[in-house]
Amino acid sequence: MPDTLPAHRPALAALLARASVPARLLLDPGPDDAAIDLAVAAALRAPDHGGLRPWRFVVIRGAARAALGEVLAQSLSRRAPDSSPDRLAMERAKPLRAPVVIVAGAALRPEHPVPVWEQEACAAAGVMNLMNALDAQGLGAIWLSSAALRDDGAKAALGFAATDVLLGWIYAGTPAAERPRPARPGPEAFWREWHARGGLA
Ligand SMILES: Cc1cc2nc3c(=O)[nH]c(=O)nc-3n(C[C@H](O)[C@H](O)[C@H](O)COP(=O)(O)O)c2cc1C
Repeated sequence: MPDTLPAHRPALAALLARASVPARLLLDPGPDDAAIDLAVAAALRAPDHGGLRPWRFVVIRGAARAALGEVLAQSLSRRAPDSSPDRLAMERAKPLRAPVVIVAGAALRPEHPVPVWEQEACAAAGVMNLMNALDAQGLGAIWLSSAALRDDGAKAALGFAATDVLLGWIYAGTPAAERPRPARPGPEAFWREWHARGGLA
């Protein structure tokens, strides 16, 4: 489908071609400050009911990735004290798979009239905008999750507030040449038009 798009619609072509890049295929260089600024600026374009601005991103790169690995291993030890040394080492090594890990969080206001699910939807829409903006800059990313996202100790270690939730680990870097771009189903099965039966009374 992207091949048939008119050349004057590059933003749409980029949206239609986006695909995640597996962490092992995310290489140096990772996004620099300017690329991250643009991606976060795109995140802030997500629809925001109530203007609550829930987006919170924490960028982890270089040696700090090893420290994140330690946070993940400690989280696993808390949740599963019987974890083997090999399993803990695997957890510790996870952030080293890509040059940059962006922790995507959401600052929630449970007391606010806007339902919490809408606040989370706004934050998640921001994450998708961030990923599309990385993609549009020739970078690659993948949204990963793990039980550590729901661990208060890990959340605090990363500097998030108790009322924040963590939505995902966004691994980012330069895509390897062999990055996959799997085909998608056609859109027809995913939308329909509704008509009132017999007209409106
Ligand atoms: C909230 C969220 C969490 C995800 N967590 C994981 C994960 O932990 N592991 C994984 O392999 N894929 C995970 N995915 C899926 C990948 O991000 C990605 O969508 C998938 O590999 C398919 O690639 P695609 O984005 O090109 O369709 C998650 C996606 C979302 C939206």
